[in-house]
Amino acid sequence: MPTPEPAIEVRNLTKRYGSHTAVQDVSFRVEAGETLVLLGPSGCGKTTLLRMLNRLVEPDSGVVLINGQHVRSQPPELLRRGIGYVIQQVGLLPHYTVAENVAVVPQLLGYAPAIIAARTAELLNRLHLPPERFAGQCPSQLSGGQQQRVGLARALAADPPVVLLDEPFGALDPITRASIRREFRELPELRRTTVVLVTHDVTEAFELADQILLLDAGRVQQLGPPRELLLRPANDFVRRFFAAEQLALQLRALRLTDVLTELPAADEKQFVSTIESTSSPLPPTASVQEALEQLSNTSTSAAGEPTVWVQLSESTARPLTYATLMAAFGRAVRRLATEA
Ligand SMILES: Nc1ncnc2c1ncn2[C@@H]1O[C@H](COP(=O)(O)OP(=O)(O)OP(=O)(O)O)[C@@H](O)[C@H]1O
Repeated sequence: MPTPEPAIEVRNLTKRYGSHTAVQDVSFRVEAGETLVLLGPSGCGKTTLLRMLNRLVEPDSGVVLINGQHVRSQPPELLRRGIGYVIQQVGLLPHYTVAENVAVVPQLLGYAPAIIAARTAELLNRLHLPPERFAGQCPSQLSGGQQQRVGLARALAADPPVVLLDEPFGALDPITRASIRREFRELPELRRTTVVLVTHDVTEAFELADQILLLDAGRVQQLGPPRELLLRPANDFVRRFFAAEQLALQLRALRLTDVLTELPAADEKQFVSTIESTSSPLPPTASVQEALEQLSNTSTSAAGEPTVWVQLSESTARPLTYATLMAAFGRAVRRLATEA
């Protein structure tokens, strides 16, 4: 069967500024509906790479295809109407209301006013900006976090198949940042939208990425799913990049399915019917981090130790304590790091 066409394909992109090479021979593919995160230290070329996708920067060599079409085959303005774009500075039009800002691209594309109004209201509601309060306000009346939400709504308003985000949550405090990130991740639009996102925040990358492209000095250091970079770093740079947050990232990256196989064989009698278990069982797709969070909120059981339950089948669940979970987690990390 032929593989489906990737939503974005980049081949051998290079960009130089004078004698400095900002991006060197970078290639990648992003499948439709996937999120690729461009990650790396300041000045490594993330923004330059992103801006070559919508022709805000023209490469010295290499090609970019979006849905199989060379981006150079379209005038930049037309190309950009079909690609959502969000930057850290938001860039809302100051004299337009929130609703007018969100409607900019749908209007350029000639959507009917009633459709634009409905779509604007839908997106503002979803991003927790009730239109009855916010639609008529100007950007200067909004907080930084609210402006970022309007920026996201604007980028998604015309339902573009591809959205590019450059540090979209960058200017926010950590709590607002985490909550907008959660809202963004849960937007139903994202399931059908292909996203390329620039960040230097490792946690953000792990929360949002299907694939991470880690850059250093304009070159790709590793490209793959987050857990692959974490568990099987391609070189010392990759290893060092994640070293400070290694454990926290592993706890988020590993699922209970990864650790279940590492648990000691158990007497079936220890399993209970899910109906009997005290708290709601975790699905096996839950992360180890989620299990730890539930454990820390669980009161001591009759057996004397906090226990959470992981669902094994429709009718059975297995108990996990801190000790069994962490021992199995340690073994799973070692196994995954050595698996081919
Ligand atoms: N217009 C330009 N003219 C000259 N040099 C540039 C230009 N734009 C970027 N550069 C240089 O190219 C390199 C990559 O810049 P880029 O903005 O892509 O990095 P970045 O990874 O996005 O950095 P940051 O995380 O700090 O935003 C840097 O050394 C930068 O100084």
